[in-house]
Amino acid sequence: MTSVALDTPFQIGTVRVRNRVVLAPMSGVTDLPFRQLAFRFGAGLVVTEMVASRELVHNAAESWSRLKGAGLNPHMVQLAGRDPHWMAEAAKIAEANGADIIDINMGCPAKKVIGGYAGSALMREPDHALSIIEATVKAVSVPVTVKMRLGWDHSSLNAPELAARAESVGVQLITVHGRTRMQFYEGSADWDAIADVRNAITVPLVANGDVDTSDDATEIIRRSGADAVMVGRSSQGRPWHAGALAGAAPPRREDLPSLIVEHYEMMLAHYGREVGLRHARKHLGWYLDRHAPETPPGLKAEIMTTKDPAFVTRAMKQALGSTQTSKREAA
Ligand SMILES: Cc1cc2nc3c(=O)[nH]c(=O)nc-3n(C[C@H](O)[C@H](O)[C@H](O)COP(=O)(O)O)c2cc1C
Repeated sequence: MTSVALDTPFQIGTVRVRNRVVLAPMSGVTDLPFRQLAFRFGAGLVVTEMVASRELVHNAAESWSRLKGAGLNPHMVQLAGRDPHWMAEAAKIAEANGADIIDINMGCPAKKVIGGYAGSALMREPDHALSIIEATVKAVSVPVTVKMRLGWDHSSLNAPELAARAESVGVQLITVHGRTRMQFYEGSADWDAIADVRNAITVPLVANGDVDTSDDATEIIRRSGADAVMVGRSSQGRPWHAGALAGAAPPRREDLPSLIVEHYEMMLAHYGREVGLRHARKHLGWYLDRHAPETPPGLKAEIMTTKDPAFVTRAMKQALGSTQTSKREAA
């Protein structure tokens, strides 16, 4: 299989994507501030956290907050749900509010999502999944894409068949996470199995699962024959990582303290102070784990739990400035 260069553009229908590294949708992580930073540092494409379709139509504040995409071009919104009507209505709302691409979640293994028979549960009901996809495609004029796993379990690896059927009703890109639903996040992603989807479709394919380094990114593309790579967990604590994999310069080590404080302030502004403090905790923890692992546990706990933004700003700058890892590359 021939491989593509990650720093070259590609098309999703009429939408141009500037390179081939995509930041994965991650609920609780890829909110607007995180996506804005990832895009600023060179990610080709960023995707919202999944937006519950029915809740969006019924005006749930959290769904509307997840829909935001200021400054992102293209702006890709992921919808979840099991009812074709609500999915179509939600897709119309997303398009009217600036979405350039609508992605359908058929990969999430979480019980909360599959309990409502959405996410990866839809892979067990391909006919129903198709009716959701068709309704969504018909509802909007922007490209519709689908993100799925290899199948429900190893006895039902139906991603190639579902992807081909999705393409036949107008889907313009497929993303595959190389695990089954029953694997959750266990074991390792099967990059070779994604190639079976490559052989079943002609629209662009994005390969996903366990990509950390540049070598991983090159290898998943080579083994799967995909057009682009999607990275999720390896971006935690470094929103610039997708861009770096695509060849953009990561921030310099000496710029990290002010960048991280900027991210913190963006979160407080996006959510409001009280909710923002709560959302910021995990990011602060990831930053410290990755870039200042020598931080004393007591100070880390204090940074993550204090309600005083001024203290966080001071303490983060101090922890990142004085760490032993200062010789390490930020990326
Ligand atoms: C915290 C977390 C939240 C996630 N939320 C979503 C989501 O909202 N929609 C979705 O399609 N996948 C979601 N995923 C799955 C990721 O998009 C991705 O498929 C998975 O993490 C594998 O890629 P990785 O190994 O690069 O992390 C989530 C994963 C994590 C770890």
